[in-house]
Amino acid sequence: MTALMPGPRAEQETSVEPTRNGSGEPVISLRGATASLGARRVLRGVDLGVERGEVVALLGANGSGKSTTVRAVVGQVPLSGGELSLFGTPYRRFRQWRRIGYVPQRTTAASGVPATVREVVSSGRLSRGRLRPLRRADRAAVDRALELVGLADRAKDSVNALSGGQHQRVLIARALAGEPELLIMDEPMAGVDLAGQQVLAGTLREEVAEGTTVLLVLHELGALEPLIDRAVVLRDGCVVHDGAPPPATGQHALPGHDHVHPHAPEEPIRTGLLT
Ligand SMILES: Nc1ncnc2c1ncn2[C@@H]1O[C@H](COP(=O)(O)OP(=O)(O)OP(=O)(O)O)[C@@H](O)[C@H]1O
Repeated sequence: MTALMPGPRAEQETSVEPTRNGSGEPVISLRGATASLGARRVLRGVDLGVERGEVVALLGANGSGKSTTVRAVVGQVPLSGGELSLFGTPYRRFRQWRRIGYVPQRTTAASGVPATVREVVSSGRLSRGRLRPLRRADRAAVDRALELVGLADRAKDSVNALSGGQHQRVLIARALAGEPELLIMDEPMAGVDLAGQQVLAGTLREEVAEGTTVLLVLHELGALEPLIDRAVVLRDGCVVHDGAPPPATGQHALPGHDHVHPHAPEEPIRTGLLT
């Protein structure tokens, strides 16, 4: 992992737009959130607060509402009740989406359109302004993001030529290219091999050291465990734990911990995290 260059961040600090949550307000404040998908009540009163600079893991069994919670935070699932504020601003008035980087669950970077790794990662700069040629700061941020996820040497390759784990890294790089203050990632380690997980853990460590706030949906703390400040565990759309990360007790730890990893449906993984 190369050392971080101060360039893009330093330039961002001089921006006239607010780039930091200096108000002391939580970066995310979700209170009593309820939401339904179709006829199903998926969130049933979720409270989730994330302070500036925190790294919070959202845990829980399959179907407990983790993805729905983060999709609600990024405005993709409307709340039927409760309150959401981002950077101290009520959701209905929040417009500064460039402050948030979101990596959704299980998508690919390929769109059927021929695009290179670099082009997809560069699209992460779009949230920062109107469509315009990339400037020096944009190119530097894209270079840095590619470097951080270990794909600088694949920058000119077509995304259609990448493996699943590499797609995931491209999508993470796309989010990082926007230099978000809040990074939300839904199962970032899914489908990524051990070496790739170590690269991503290093990436996150660098981001956290720079003050980025992070919300992660995870099934296993794994390589990220040392970075996690707090864990919020969901069960049936309700928070059942909010505090220290539960101890990981191995793959065959406790009875009743019935998480099945969505990417390996044949092989149930008992995480020991999902009490
Ligand atoms: N489009 C939809 N319509 C109806 N129900 C849905 C829809 N999408 C998800 N659900 C249901 O909402 C519940 C919560 O789903 P969600 O994806 O938030 O869970 P999760 O905790 O992220 O699960 P996983 O660990 O499997 O990713 C599940 O019971 C799921 O079946």
